This record gives sequence, structure tokens and C-alpha cells, in this order.
Amino acid sequence: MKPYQHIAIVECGEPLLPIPEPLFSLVSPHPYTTVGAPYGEKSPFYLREGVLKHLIEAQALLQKEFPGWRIQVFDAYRPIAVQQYMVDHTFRDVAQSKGLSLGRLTESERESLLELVYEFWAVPSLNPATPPPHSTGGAIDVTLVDEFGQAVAMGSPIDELSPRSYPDHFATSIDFRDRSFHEHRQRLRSIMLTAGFQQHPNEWWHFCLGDQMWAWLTMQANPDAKVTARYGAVGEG
Ligand SMILES: C[C@@H](N)C(=O)N[C@H](C)C(=O)O
Ligand SMILES: [Zn+2]
Repeated sequence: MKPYQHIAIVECGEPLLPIPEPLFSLVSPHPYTTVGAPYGEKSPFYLREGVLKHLIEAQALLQKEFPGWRIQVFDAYRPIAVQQYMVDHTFRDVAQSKGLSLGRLTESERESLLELVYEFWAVPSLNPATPPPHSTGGAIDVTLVDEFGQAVAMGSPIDELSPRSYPDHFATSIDFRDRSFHEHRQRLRSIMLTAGFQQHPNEWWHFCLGDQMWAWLTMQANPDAKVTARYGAVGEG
């Protein structure tokens, strides 16, 4: 169990709301739908009402300094069935990329692949006390686009399972391009944190607000604070 999963959830009952386009840029086609993730009637571009309010605030902060720039949403609400599908998909993908055949994995190969997958993906838990972050409507994967709608270079693609995904991966590089990746990541982080979000320690693109991870990270930063999560899994009924 990850440490944040011990945080108590006091569900507040806020609805999921659609993320408005073109106010925000939404990645299309949606990457998980493209690989067959089972959304049914649901859409990934939904967030809890309070989270959407804070996302609007983050974008206003961005546009004060960089007119025309927008937050681009890669993924937001994720049903638990989709979390399971994407964990399985990623496991197969990473096994294949290492030239390993799924049918012939040793126990230790299986364990090390799972360890890599779960460094970046949350466990698709059906337990209401330990929901996957995106299934609460309180987590979002984002990047930035400029005034021409062009993706801002962050130095690595969203969902890459490598150290390049760590938010500060380029912090100490003296290479000119690496410096600009770091600056862009800092710009994203700064507007999101100022608007009340927390950032996943291993992923430059994942931010949360009101879920267990957010409560845990908030208490890590303020050890005297007593914070609970207000969002549990939603839309599973
Ligand atoms: C891997 C990425 N898309 C992601 O969302 N990771 C978090 C931790 C999750 O699975 O909740
Ligand atoms: Zn995420």
C-alpha cells in the first residue's frame, strides 16, 4: 500500500462536471480510448466541481503572464475499469519493449515489471478506502499549449515510465534545451500549486486536489496540519 492510501476519506458529494472546451485544450483523440479503454458512456474529460474551479484559477494565473497560453488536459476522470485496463495494457507494453514474452515470464521478471508499472500507475483498487486517484475526479494529467495551440516542450511524453518523468529531472542540467524543459515544467508546477493542487512526486504532468494523495502531500509539506481527503471513487454505481 502507498502511504497516501492510509488517509481517511470524508466524501463531500460534489458532482463531476465536464471540462469546458475551448476554454481548455483537450487532447484528441483521447489516448486511452484509442487503445481500447472501456469508458462505456463515460468521458475522461470530467472533474469534481471544486477541482474544475481551481483549474480555471490555474489557467488564469498562466494567462496573466503568458496571454493565449492554455492548460491542455491529457486525462482526468478515469473509471476503475479503465485504470485496470491501462495497467494491464502498460504491463504488456513494457514487457514487449524489453523483448519478454508474456507467457514465459519468470516470477522475478513479472515482479520487476509490476514494480516499474506501479511506480507510475496507481493500483486499480475496488476498495472504497483506497480508490485510484483519477477515479475520484480529483486528479488530472496536464501540459501546456502556447498561443498558437502548439504543445510546449516538457522534455518527455506523458506516461513515459522513466526517470525523465520526474518533475525535477532536468533541474541540474546545463544543456540549453534541458534548461527550457525545466523552465516549462516549473511554469506548469507553479500555476498548479498556486491554485491549490499538489504534484505527483514522479510525474511532471499529474496534479491532484482533494483526493488522498493531495491530503498526504499537503501534510508532508505542513506536518502540523490535519488533512483528510474529500473525494472518494465516483461514478462507479
Ligand atoms: C501514469 C499516469 N497516467 C497516472 O495517472 N498515474 C497516476 C499515479 C494514477 O494512475 O493515478
Ligand atoms: Zn495522473
